[in-house]
Amino acid sequence: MRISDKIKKAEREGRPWWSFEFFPPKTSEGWVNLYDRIERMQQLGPIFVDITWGAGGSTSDATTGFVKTAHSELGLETCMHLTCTNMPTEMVDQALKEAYDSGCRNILALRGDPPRGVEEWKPVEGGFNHAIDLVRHIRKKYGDYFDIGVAGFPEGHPQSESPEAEIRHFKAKVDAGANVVFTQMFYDADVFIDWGRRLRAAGITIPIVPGIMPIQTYAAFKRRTDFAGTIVPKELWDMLEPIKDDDAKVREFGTRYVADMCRKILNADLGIHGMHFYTMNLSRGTEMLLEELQFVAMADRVKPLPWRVSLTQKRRTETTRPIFWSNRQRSYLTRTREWDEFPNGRWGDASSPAFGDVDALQLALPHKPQDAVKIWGTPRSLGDISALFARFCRGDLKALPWSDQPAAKETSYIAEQLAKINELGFLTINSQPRVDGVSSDDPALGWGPMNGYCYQKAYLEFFCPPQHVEALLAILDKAPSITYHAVNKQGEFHSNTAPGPNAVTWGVFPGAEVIQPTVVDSTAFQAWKDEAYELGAQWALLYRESEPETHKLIQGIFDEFHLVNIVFNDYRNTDDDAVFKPFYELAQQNGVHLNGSSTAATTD
Ligand SMILES: Cc1cc2nc3c(=O)[nH]c(=O)nc-3n(C[C@H](O)[C@H](O)[C@H](O)COP(=O)(O)OP(=O)(O)OC[C@H]3O[C@@H](n4cnc5c(N)ncnc54)[C@H](O)[C@@H]3O)c2cc1C
Ligand SMILES: NC(=O)c1ccc[n+]([C@@H]2O[C@H](COP(=O)([O-])OP(=O)(O)OC[C@H]3O[C@@H](n4cnc5c(N)ncnc54)[C@H](O)[C@@H]3O)[C@@H](O)[C@H]2O)c1
Repeated sequence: MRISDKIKKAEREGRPWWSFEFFPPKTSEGWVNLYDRIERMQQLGPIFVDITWGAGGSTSDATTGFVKTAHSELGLETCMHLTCTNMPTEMVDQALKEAYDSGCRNILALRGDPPRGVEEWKPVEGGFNHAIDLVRHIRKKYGDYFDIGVAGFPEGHPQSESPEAEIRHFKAKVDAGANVVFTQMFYDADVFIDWGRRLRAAGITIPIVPGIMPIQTYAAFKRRTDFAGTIVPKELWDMLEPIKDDDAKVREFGTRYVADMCRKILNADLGIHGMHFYTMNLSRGTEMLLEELQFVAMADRVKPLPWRVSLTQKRRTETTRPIFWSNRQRSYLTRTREWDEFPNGRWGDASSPAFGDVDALQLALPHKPQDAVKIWGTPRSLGDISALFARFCRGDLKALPWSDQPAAKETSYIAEQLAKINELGFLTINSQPRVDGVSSDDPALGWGPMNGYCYQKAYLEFFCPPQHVEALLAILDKAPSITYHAVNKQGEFHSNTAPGPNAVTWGVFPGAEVIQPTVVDSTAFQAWKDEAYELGAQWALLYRESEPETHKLIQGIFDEFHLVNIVFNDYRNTDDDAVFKPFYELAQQNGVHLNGSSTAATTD
C-alpha cells in the first residue's frame, strides 16, 4: 500500500498516525540489531518506516537491501529515500527497479547534499539537477505506481534564493507529481505553522508530514542542531542547561517539550494528523514521545506480533539469562533493551544500530571554514600543531577538529600531562582520567542520577608519529594493566587485547542496574578510525587554496600518523601518571627531558 492511502485510511478512522525513520548502520552487527529493534518498534504501530540514502550515495546497496528485508521479512510498509548526488540516471533506474521488485511503493525523492569534503552541490554527468527532475523521472517511468515524497524546510533551505522562490520551487515539485512532503527537523512550532500556512496559501494541499527528532541526550541534540543550523528557542537551551549531564532527565524533559510542540501542530489549522519520527535507530526517545502524546494507547489496537526468536545472532544464542525469565523471553529482552541506548560513549557500542549516526549527518568539521582558520591560525610545523593541541588540553583553546567543545572539566585533572605528551608530538584527541567512585553530583567527574557513584579507567587516544609506533607498542606490551589498539589510515591494526568491549565508564545508582555508558571496543574503533582521519583531512583542506604548505603539512600528518588508544585498566591504582609513563619512557629512550617546556624538540 502507498503511504498516502495509509494516511487516508488513518484519517477516515479518525485517529492520529505516526511513522519511523532509520538510517543504514555502519557495522554488520549494527544491521542485525537494527532489524531486531525494528521488529520490536513495529509493535508501536508505525504506519510505515523509511530508510535514508547515505550522503553522496554512500550506502545505496544498504538502503535497497533494507527495503527488501523490511518488505519481505518484516512485512513493513517502507519508503526508500533516493538522492541525485553522484547518481547518473542508470544508477537511479537501478535503485528504482530494486525498490519496485521488492514491492516498495514509496520513494522520498531528494536532491541530496554534497558528498563529504565538498562544499557546493554539483550534478553528475548524465544525472539530475534538482529533486524535481527526479520526481518527473519517476512519474515518467512508473506512472502512479509510487507515492513520491519530497523534502520541505520549515526554516528555509540554506541555499534558497528567498522564502518566496523556495515556495515557488516547492510548488513546482508538487505540480510535477510529488504527493506528500516530509519536513526537516525543527524545534519551534510557530516557525513550522507559519511555513505550513504559506504552503497552504500557495494552493499546496498534499499531506504535510512533520519530521520530529526526539531529544535523546544533550550532546546529540547540540551536535545535530549545530550541524543543521536548526533554530532552537532560547528557552529550550535555558531549560536544558541545568540538566545537561543527566541523560535520563534530558530525555524526560525533552519528551515533554517536543510533545507540546507536536500537540500545537496537530491542533493548528493545517490538516495535520500524523508525525514522522527521526528515531536515529534508537527506540526509547520515540517510544516516550508516543506515550506522552498518548498515541501508544492507539497503537495497542495494532496486534503485537507473536513471539519470535530474536533475529540477532548474539541474543538468539545467549546462554546467560536469569532463570526467572526462562519462560518470558520477550519480557527479558524488553528489560535489557536500553543497554545500548546511552550513546554518550567514547565510541559507543559497535553492535548498536545507532552506531555511526555521524555518517548519517554527513561528516564535516563542526566549524565554518573562516571560524576554523581563526581558531587554529596557520600552523607551519608539527611543533605549531602540537602547541595547538597542548593549548586545548590546558583550556586555552576552545576547539579542535575532533572536539567542538572546550576540554571538559574532567580534563583539568590531567591537563599538564596531556599537554606534555602533545608537545612530544603525540597528538591527543580524547582522554579521561581515572575515577574510583566519586559522587554522581561531582561537578567535574559525576554524571547520571543523584546519590550514585561514578567510575572510570584512565584512557587516552592520540595520533602517533609513525617513527615512534613500534617502540611505543613495545613499551605498552610490557606495561602492566594497559590494553591498546593501534591502526593506521590504511587499516593495519595492532592490539594486545581480545576483541570485544572493555567497559571504561560505569556508574552505580540507587535502585538501578549498573549503567555502563562507555566502552572501548575494537570493531567500533576501526569504524571510528575513518572518521578520525577524515576530520584531519578536512582540517588540511581548509588551507588547500590559501596556504598550500600548511595544507601539505596537515595532510601529511593525518596520512601517516597512526591512531592509538590506551586504557589503563587498574582504576584503583592511585598513580594518576601511570597511563602517561610509557610516553616518558619513550622520551627517555630518545634522550628528551620532560621537566622543561622545551620538549618540542622532537616535534619539528
Ligand atoms: C525529510 C528529509 C529527508 C532527507 N533524507 C536524506 C537522505 O536520505 N539522504 C541525503 O543525502 N539527504 C537527505 N536529506 C537532505 C536533502 O537531500 C538536502 O537537504 C538537500 O540540500 C535538499 O534536497 P531537496 O530534495 O529539497 O532539493 P531541491 O528540491 O532540489 O532543492 C534544493 C535547493 O534548490 C532550490 N531549487 C529548487 N528548484 C530550483 C530551481 N529550478 N532553480 C533554482 N533553485 C531551485 C530549492 O529552493 C532549494 O534551496 C533529507 C532532507 C529532508 C528534509
Ligand atoms: N552521562 C554519561 O553517561 C556520560 C558518561 C561518560 C562521559 N560523559 C560525558 O559525555 C560527554 C561525551 O563524552 P565522549 O567521550 O563521547 O566525548 P568528548 O568529545 O566529550 O571527549 C571526552 C573527553 O576527552 C577530552 N578531550 C577532548 N579532546 C581532547 C584532546 N584533544 N586531548 C585530550 N583530551 C581531550 C574531553 O575534555 C573529555 O574529557 C563528555 O562530556 C563526557 O564527560 C557522560
